[in-house]
Amino acid sequence: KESQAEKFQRQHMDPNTSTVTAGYCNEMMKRRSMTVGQCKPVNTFIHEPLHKVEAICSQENVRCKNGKSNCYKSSSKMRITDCRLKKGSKYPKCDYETQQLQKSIIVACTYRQIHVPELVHFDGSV
Ligand SMILES: Nc1ncnc2c1ncn2[C@@H]1O[C@H](C(=O)NS(=O)(=O)C[C@H]2[C@@H](O)[C@H](n3ccc(=O)[nH]c3=O)O[C@@H]2CO)[C@@H](O)[C@H]1O
Repeated sequence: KESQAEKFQRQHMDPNTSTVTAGYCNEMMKRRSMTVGQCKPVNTFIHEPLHKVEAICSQENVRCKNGKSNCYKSSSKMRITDCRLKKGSKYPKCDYETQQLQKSIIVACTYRQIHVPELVHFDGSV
């Protein structure tokens, strides 16, 4: 079974892409299995190396949308791509808008081992 950390990487990490084309979200949402059973409405891909994203876990601690206190906000802007389901897009045809941005991101981290943070959830970008 996939761990939350593995799920985070599957759903949100794409360090090797620098510039995205208009079809990026339609391809990646499918390739990363977020269009099975339903079209995931919103998903952000992060185009930064994993260690840079893990470093956010020792940056500004902020409250998560769900009220938990294990969210962290990146001190610098990150290269991201927001994928948003188009209006009128009907499952199984999941048609996404692709928007490449540079924004600060908010992630949730847990420490399964002391000093080794794991990224477990994408809370949003600001
Ligand atoms: N503090 C926590 N600590 C630990 N775990 C926590 C914590 N909080 C939740 N989880 C867990 O995470 C899992 C999860 O999938 N949460 S999710 O809200 O649905 C994710 C959102 C995000 O994927 C996406 N989105 C959204 C906006 C955006 O800009 N970009 C963008 O990509 O949309 C999704 C829905 O909003 C779930 O198992 C929950 O239990």
